[in-house]
Amino acid sequence: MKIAILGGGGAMGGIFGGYLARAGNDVTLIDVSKAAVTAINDNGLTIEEKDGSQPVIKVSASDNPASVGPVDLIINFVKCYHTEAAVRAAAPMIAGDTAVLSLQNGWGNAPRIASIVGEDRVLVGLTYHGGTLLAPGRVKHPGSGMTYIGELTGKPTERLGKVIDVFRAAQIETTQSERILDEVWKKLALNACTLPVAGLLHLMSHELVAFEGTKLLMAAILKEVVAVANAQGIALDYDERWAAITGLLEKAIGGKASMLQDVEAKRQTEIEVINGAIVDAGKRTGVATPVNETMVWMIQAKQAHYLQVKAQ
Ligand SMILES: NC(=O)C1=CN([C@@H]2O[C@H](COP(=O)(O)OP(=O)(O)OC[C@H]3O[C@@H](n4cnc5c(N)ncnc54)[C@H](OP(=O)(O)O)[C@@H]3O)[C@@H](O)[C@H]2O)C=CC1
Ligand SMILES: CC(C)(CO)C(=O)C(=O)O
Repeated sequence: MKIAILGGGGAMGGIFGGYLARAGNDVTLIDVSKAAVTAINDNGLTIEEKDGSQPVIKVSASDNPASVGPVDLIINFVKCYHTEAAVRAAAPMIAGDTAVLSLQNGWGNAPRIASIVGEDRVLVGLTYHGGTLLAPGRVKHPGSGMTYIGELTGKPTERLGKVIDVFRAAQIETTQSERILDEVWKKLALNACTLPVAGLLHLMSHELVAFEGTKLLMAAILKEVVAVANAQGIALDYDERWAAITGLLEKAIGGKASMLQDVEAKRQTEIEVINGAIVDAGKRTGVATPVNETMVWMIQAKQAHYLQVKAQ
């Protein structure tokens, strides 16, 4: 399959692009980072795996979508606030039956992409893999997990089946979902609990379950997320999510939450589409979300401070 990965020079784009290229697909990693594009084209992409292996994968990278031409599948792995720019710039790669799949975190990715390419092209997904960008052309892959993909309509289609086959053949464990937006909420619950707490306290993922204070804070965030989801008719169960979240964190040795990576790199975070989305949905449904709102205020203040210092 001919595949382009937007944000392919980053942590997750690199891991997925690398796996798909190694399986024999025609993959191009599209990225605005010239350092990443040059490093990958010159030296290949290195993935530091959890078992200590460090495969170097030969894969093309480019900052020029026009040079790639039409593809079968575009996978969007830029930060959510870069989606519009990245998808607009991807226009030369979209023709015929090209599908655009978001595997990003957060709420609102599908409508953001659909507003540019049209709803018919959009596939929705999410992944429980974790990644850290170490240097241009070098990513760490400390955590593997399930990837879910579905059509917005919920109906299985031939193109969805093909994408899932390609992912599975690339050793990316994938589940086809007929209720993909429920799966998005399940992942959103994990991210709302873990990302701001890691970003504020500078804790590695497994450390989030090592302290009573962080467990109490994450439990309070999760209670609100479940209440907001249930008020919208989304089936989210507190006990199931708590067990899944704490189980994942206990195993995530060496994992660094993407929001902590953003804070350390003094980059804009995705707080608005994570805890901010919970606060917005709470307002729409009349559910109070004071703990999630506090997370938004604190991350926004921290981010405003470092961006201000960086600009001086
Ligand atoms: N890291 C993780 O463990 C996980 C992350 N996710 C989600 O995946 C998405 C990507 O995260 P992650 O891989 O960590 O992010 P990274 O910051 O590591 O990678 C994003 C890449 O996109 C590049 N980029 C920015 N703007 C554009 C553009 N217009 N066109 C093409 N490339 C662009 C960035 O370049 P530059 O740095 O120069 O801006 C960067 O190289 C996020 O939504 C995140 O929440 C999901 C699961 C796990
Ligand atoms: C890897 C994981 C699940 C950790 O919270 C994540 O989604 C992220 O860091 O953005």
